[in-house]
Amino acid sequence: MNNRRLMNVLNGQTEKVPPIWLMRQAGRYLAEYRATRAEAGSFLSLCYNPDLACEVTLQPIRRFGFDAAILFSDILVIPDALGRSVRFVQGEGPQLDPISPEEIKDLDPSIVLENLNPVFEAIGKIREGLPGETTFLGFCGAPWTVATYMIAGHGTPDQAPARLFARKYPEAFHALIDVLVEASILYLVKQLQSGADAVQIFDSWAGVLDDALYLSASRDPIARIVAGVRAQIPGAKIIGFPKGAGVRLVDFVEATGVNAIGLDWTVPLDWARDVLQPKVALQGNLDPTLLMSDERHLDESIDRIMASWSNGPFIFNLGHGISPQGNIDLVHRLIQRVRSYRG
Ligand SMILES: Cc1c2[nH]c(c1CCC(=O)O)Cc1[nH]c(c(CCC(=O)O)c1C)Cc1[nH]c(c(CCC(=O)O)c1C)Cc1[nH]c(c(C)c1CCC(=O)O)C2
Repeated sequence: MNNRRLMNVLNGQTEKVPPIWLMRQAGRYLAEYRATRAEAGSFLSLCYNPDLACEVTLQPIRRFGFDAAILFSDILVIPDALGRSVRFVQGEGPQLDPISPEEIKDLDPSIVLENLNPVFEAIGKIREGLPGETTFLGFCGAPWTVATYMIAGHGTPDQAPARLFARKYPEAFHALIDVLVEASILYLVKQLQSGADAVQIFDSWAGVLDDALYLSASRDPIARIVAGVRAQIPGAKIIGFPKGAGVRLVDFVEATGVNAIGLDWTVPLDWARDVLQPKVALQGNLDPTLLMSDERHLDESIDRIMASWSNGPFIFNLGHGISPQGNIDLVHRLIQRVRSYRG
């Protein structure tokens, strides 16, 4: 057994008390994050400053004692490292120059590692600063989700610009996905070599695709990343998060071979327990709005998840990231309730 309990779960074991961490656990709901963020200036200068990125990664661990830390960075450092300069505009989210079909052939995935050196330096510092029992997670965005921002140049409600681009310029689109697969393999392997215990692949926009595009742009590229990472690091532990994948989750788990599956809050609990949990560890799936609501609704939802999932391999988490309006007292209450739950 490993004293990093989350790693036991990724090895298929059941922990009596599930390990807990929250997506976006470092962020604007924490005053100490807002202070460090102000010191850094821009969001990307925070991501690329090893000392400050280390500091914000450790903040939620100090405050809450989560079982896992997640590298403080962003999925959009990959387009940035590919030379597609990324800006984060206050209140508006990320902004990129939309990529044209002609520009895609000039992208070179082999340059990302040297541009991301500050991230690997941060990883070394974080590992040194973490308690020995805390699992350390790296991550990247899935090719499809990263491509949606590179194509539209900003977030959109349904990724219609990227879906249309895939139809108008199928060759260029798939060449872009291929570049992102290559860059992601290099990036995740180096994260694991630099001190991360396991990695998560975020496909926040997996749920907006029809069958054909889902397979070619979302599932298969993730499967190639998993295989590519394990070709260099046999047995590497990987969490997949294909948000909104719904009935495709079973096939996703089988086709990609991930060790755990992140589930959003729309996934029926007992279905996931009966159909997915025998194959793979579950991670999720509390609705993040419950951390802005009230104690009664929060408690009831925690207990329902615990009753359904805590007898098998399970990592407690949200179904998506915590909002800047997340209530810190409710986060404390959540952790306490999960750790003291007796079914
Ligand atoms: C799609 C996506 C992005 N980034 C990410 C995703 C996938 C997961 C998801 O769907 O949430 C992933 C991400 N972004 C961030 C992390 C850090 C680690 C963590 O604590 O989970 C992780 C894992 C920090 C961040 N990334 C961002 C912030 C807020 C920026 C700030 O501090 O000003 C943080 C803490 C900015 C960001 N980055 C992105 C957007 C759309 C935004 C703007 C939205 C917003 O402002 O909340 C792209």
